[in-house]
Amino acid sequence: MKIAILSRNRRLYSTRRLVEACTERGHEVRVLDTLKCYMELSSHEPVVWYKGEKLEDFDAIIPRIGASITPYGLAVIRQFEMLGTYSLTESVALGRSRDKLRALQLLSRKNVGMPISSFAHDVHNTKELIKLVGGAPVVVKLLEGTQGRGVVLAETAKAAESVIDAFRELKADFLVQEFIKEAGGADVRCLVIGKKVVAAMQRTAASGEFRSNLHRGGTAELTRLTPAERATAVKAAQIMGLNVAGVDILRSSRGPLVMEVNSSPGLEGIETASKKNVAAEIVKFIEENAGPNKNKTRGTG
Ligand SMILES: Nc1ncnc2c1ncn2[C@@H]1O[C@H](COP(=O)(O)OP(=O)(O)OP(=O)(O)O)[C@@H](O)[C@H]1O
Ligand SMILES: [Mg+2]
Ligand SMILES: [Mg+2]
Repeated sequence: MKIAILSRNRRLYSTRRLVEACTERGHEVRVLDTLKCYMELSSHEPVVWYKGEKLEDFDAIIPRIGASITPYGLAVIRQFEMLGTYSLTESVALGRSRDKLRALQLLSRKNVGMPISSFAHDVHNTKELIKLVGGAPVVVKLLEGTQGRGVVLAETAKAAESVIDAFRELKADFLVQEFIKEAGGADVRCLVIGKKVVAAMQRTAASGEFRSNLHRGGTAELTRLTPAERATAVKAAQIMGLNVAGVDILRSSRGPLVMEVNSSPGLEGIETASKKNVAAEIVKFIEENAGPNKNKTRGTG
């Protein structure tokens, strides 16, 4: 097959591993810088251009879209979908998962366990937002944050009010969430491909920290998933419509709670912790599922 990886940087671990896996499995692979793709729209045929070349004969694309370029990345994927090119991550699925409020709404509709969350625009709702999630301690999260930045644990209602007011002052979008204390500063990353969890790791926060992000000094180790955790991870990925997803779960006293569903999950941490060849599993999934017009949504919706 002829496969394109949409990635801004071919030196990134995940991009390199996907190139290796494609090559090892006998495919022709190219890395395309998402921001260097440009598009032509007319009534008869959509075109994706790249440095003066028409991109028309790829069997599949693997989008690896960073959060900072989500809107443009979505447009590029959609354009490929309009050509009938198979996209491992469909534009609609990527859009759902990148919008954290929309993602939580979709999960809640299908009864997936999640930390109780609240959000509001109006400044007069601060106390109510805290009360809705069960009162302090609460976690306040910037919707735009990554790598644990903009995630604050407020131990008291007073502290929570101050943080919320500060975020409002900065005109930042945020949500308020019930703090899952019994997770003990750990969460579980489940790497889902199709209907299976192919690898999982537990991430534990550094001492004195509640955020388990590896970027915040957290450590990763192998973990054994319960059947309920597996089922929850797969269900969350399917609700988003993602063929490949990194589902983050908190282990709570009322069972697994989904914190978020990542649509371009990094491979380095999970391959290292699990010693699994996740990149090869991704390519195998493409071999089994790609085909002209095989995307479910074809860029609509
Ligand atoms: N409601 C919560 N209860 C307990 N711990 C939480 C809660 N929300 C987040 N955490 C901890 O904080 C960490 C960071 O939170 P989260 O994953 O929501 O933000 P982020 O990592 O900055 O966002 P992203 O993963 O999109 O980059 C989590 O990995 C988890 O360890
Ligand atoms: Mg996270
Ligand atoms: Mg994330």
